[in-house]
Amino acid sequence: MRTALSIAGSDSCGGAGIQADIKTMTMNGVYAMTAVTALTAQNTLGVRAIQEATPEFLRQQLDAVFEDIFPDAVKIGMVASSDLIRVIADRLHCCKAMNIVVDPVMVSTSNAALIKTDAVSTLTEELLPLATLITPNIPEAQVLSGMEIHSSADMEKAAEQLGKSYGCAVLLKGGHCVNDANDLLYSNGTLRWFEGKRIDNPNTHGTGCTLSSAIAANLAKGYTLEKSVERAKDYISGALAAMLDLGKGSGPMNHAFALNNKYSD
Ligand SMILES: Nc1ncnc2c1ncn2[C@@H]1O[C@H](COP(=O)(O)OP(=O)(O)OP(=O)(O)O)[C@@H](O)[C@H]1O
Ligand SMILES: Cc1ncc(CO)c(N)n1
Repeated sequence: MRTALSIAGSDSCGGAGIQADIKTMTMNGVYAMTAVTALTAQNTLGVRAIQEATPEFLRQQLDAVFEDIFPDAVKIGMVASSDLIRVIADRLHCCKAMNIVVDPVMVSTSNAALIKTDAVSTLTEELLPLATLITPNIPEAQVLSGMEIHSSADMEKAAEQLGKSYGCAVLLKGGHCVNDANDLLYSNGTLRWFEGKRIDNPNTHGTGCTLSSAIAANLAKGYTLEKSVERAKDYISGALAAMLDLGKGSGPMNHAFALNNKYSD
């Protein structure tokens, strides 16, 4: 069985973070492992508290995984501070990790800051250059590129700029656009749009975590980057279209019906 590792924060309400990643990897037929960067006390309305792992404890988790069950892909989500980012970069480099998908998580759907301001430069200098793929949403791409993004043409410029700066592929997600939810992939000098109809569902807690871990799971199974993005987009669209309605705020998605027998493997 293929394996994937999620390095991310725990979400107590189960919609985002480590919990979304385990559900997604499992539903995509991949064995999920975890290294927890932080515990969050959060629900569909907001984040109440964050307790980070110590850098030493994060290192222990990573070494325990890499020395025993080598992951076929790695997904990285919430990492709030510079010291934790440095530990991850060091271990990924030393362990020769492959198929690294970095979701540069900055704020939650409920608008809480999930990274310290001074850690953004550590993320860009130490972690993004190790990535196979980064998956910023539009606000994150604006911070990383220093560009304002208002149109498809702006998305194309920003994706290309980020890909060239960090030497990785970039999936610029269009979930924050007003009209359709079209995502843009920049890879090896070419741009490709992945079109998605906007689904009229206010429950989008964890969409970014779910998309990036679905891509990692498909890379772990040996699909190309383009095929992995295509399959992950089908997964997120299915999970949103299943219209789960839980909680008082922006609720989680329905993983059980995300694929709806679309793929047999
Ligand atoms: N209403 C929607 N209908 C269809 N697809 C959507 C919708 N909202 C988001 N998506 C898709 O979900 C994926 C995640 O995109 P989004 O831009 O929401 O990420 P994010 O902001 O990082 O997520 P999060 O809210 O978890 O931080 C993308 O493929 C995007 O196109
Ligand atoms: C732990 C965690 N990671 C990521 C997100 C982004 O949605 C969140 N809300 N919580």
